[in-house]
Amino acid sequence: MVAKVFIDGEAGTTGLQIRERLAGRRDLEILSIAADKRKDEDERKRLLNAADIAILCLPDDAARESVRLIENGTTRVIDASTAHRTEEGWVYGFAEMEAGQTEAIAAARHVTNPGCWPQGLIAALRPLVAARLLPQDYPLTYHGISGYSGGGRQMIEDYERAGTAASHYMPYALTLAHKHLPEMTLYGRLGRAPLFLPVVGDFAQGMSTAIPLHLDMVASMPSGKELHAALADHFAAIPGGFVRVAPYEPELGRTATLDPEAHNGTNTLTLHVFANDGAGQAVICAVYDNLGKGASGAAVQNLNIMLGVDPRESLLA
Ligand SMILES: NC(=O)C1=CN([C@@H]2O[C@H](COP(=O)(O)OP(=O)(O)OC[C@H]3O[C@@H](n4cnc5c(N)ncnc54)[C@H](OP(=O)(O)O)[C@@H]3O)[C@@H](O)[C@H]2O)C=CC1
Ligand SMILES: CC(=O)N[C@@H](CCC(=O)OP(=O)(O)O)C(=O)O
Repeated sequence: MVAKVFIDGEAGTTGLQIRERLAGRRDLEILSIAADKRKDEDERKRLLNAADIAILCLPDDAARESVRLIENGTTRVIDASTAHRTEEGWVYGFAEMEAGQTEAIAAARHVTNPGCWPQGLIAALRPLVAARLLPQDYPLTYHGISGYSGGGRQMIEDYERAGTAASHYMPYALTLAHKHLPEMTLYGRLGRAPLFLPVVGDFAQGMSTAIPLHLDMVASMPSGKELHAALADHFAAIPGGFVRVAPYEPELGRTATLDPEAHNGTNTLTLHVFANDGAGQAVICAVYDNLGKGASGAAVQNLNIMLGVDPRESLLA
């Protein structure tokens, strides 16, 4: 059967990258909206209701509106926005998050794609909390740098406008109330929200994040090797996933593989564990493409899972 897919917001940053990845798929019919009707409610409604699966690549309010416009009771939805991330009835589209999540996505009508920043944190922490290597109420700090495409069309234009002096390193969300905090707390299984310090850099695409840990403040004081083993075991048990755990090489201490652009164009997310056991300190880093695993790649992975085809179809690992 050929599945009909409508990408609402197909002309935006995330939508365009999904289209690119799906080009040439013979198991899909892409329902495309005419350029002059992109924001026409009636036309969007028609296409949303004609689709088997709608992928929403829209600002939050428009994504909520798209869901309201679906009246047929059958169109399945993958929402790339933040609108439904913590909403009841929506399945969180992070297949590698835990055993059984792929099956939950496969069976779902409403799937919410994970946020770009939350994925690095959830991948690193949820398995450690589940293995009781970290307490739920550990006072976490989460830091990272993202390419400017993370801010969508507007930020891309701001950075690429000729003659603009773009900041090399721009901390933001300094209200300490970033929209991703509820999602990180819920799916990270955390008892308190992390203190989140995101930075945007003057490169287009890719991200690198870090979670520093004072292990000497944890009663059981796990070693770096134990943290690494728990993560490696967790992701090894999830078949068909894109999350990798780099070998434990604490003596390296520095590595070019933390380059935020290292995984651009792929759907890979790599976790790295570094530790100084004598000092009781560790840091867990994640590297991935904000437009790959962070957005469009994850949406295609979820689409594949919902259609029951190989999760790797159309994606580079
Ligand atoms: N960029 C990223 O790295 C990531 C983005 N996301 C999320 O994905 C969603 C899309 O983001 P992104 O692609 O970056 O954003 P863009 O701004 O690049 O694209 C959004 C698209 O939606 C269109 N749009 C806006 N309002 C409406 C409407 N009412 N009806 C139809 N189309 C509309 C915009 O048109 P116009 O430009 O003309 O207003 C634009 O083409 C957002 O919710 C974002 O938070 C998620 C993870 C990562
Ligand atoms: C650099 C930059 O501005 N990044 C965006 C991430 C936006 C995004 O992708 O958010 P969702 O994943 O929830 O849609 C931000 O921090 O708001």
